[in-house]
Amino acid sequence: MASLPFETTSTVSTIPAHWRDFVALTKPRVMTLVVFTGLCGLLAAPGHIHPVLAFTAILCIALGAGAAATLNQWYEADIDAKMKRTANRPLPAGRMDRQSALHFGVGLSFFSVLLIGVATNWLAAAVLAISILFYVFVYTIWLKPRTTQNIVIGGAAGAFPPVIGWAAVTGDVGALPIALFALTFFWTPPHFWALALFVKTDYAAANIPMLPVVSGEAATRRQIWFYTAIMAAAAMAPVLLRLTGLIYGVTALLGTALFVVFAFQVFRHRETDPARMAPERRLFKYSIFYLFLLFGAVVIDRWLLA
Ligand code: HEM
Ligand SMILES: CC(C)=CCC/C(C)=C/CC/C(C)=C/COP(=O)(O)OP(=O)(O)O
Repeated sequence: MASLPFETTSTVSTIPAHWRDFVALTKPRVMTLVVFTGLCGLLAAPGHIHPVLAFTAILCIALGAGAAATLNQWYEADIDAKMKRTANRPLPAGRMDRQSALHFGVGLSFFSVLLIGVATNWLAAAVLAISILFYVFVYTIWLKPRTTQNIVIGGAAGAFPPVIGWAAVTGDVGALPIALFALTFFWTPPHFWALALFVKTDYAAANIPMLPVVSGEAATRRQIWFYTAIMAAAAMAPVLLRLTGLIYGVTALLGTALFVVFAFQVFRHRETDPARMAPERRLFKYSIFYLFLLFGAVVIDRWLLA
């Protein structure tokens, strides 16, 4: 369990934070895909939005996701200090004090939600607020330290951006953004657990009950396979519901077939040494390419059909 946030602030509050560390707190690399899914939700939506307002909406999704990532690291500084992968982040490395991170995260949260509300509509603002609150309170504070299903339920936060992008244009939520939410939601477990298999020792050292640590590697490989099957159905749903056409259909079919092959290789793999987990690394890397691919195909498909 993370220590109380105010425990360390008074002793280190004089650390001068560099702007690069504020950028690092927003997890910019993860954000690229979050922003891309939000952008695709916006571009796939029917109706018109002024390009400046569209840009503002996407900027707000980026800032909101960055705010959530910042608050996650503010809460988990002591946990991050125990993991090799995260020990060099601005807070555990001691390059920034927790109060600065807290102010930055809370400020950015309010700013992004208010700006998207003023620039587009209050439904988009409400969904952005829900995603931030979900990631910080439901995932980070409540579920992550308690259950192996933390990323399944908590992963919902990361599935909202296409809904936000769509709502920014239409002021509404339709069947396609719900299908894209489902795709991202069921994509998250194979995405994360593939990585968790080869960084298992990190999570064990930090006492986080991630699935491979608590239930073992075989159970994790089974669950990856199980969620991949549901994700495959979610990926084909837009085609079956006639929300998208041939371009998305063919891309989703081929892209998902490869995902299924890689997930099956992970399911069959019996390796316990993280250094020799090539199929797991491959599935993790491919999962990122896959989501870019399918979301891009949705937009191209809808534009060509329009
Ligand atoms: C609860 C849900 C999720 C968890 C626990 C999770 C966890 C992780 C972790 C631990 C990494 C390794 C890189 C790092 O240290 O930050 C990572 C990488 C990544 N994640 Fe996720 N992720 C989740 C959901 C998502 C979502 C929803 C997206 C985007 C839609 C996403 C996009 C990415 C990308 C693009 C990378 C690669 C970043 C890089 O190149 O360094 N993740 N994820
Ligand atoms: C619009 C909006 C608010 C979007 C949120 C997007 C979102 C929830 C992305 C999740 C991405 C991510 C890297 C989770 C890491 O989990 P972790 O923090 O447990 O990973 P760690 O072990 O690297 O700290």
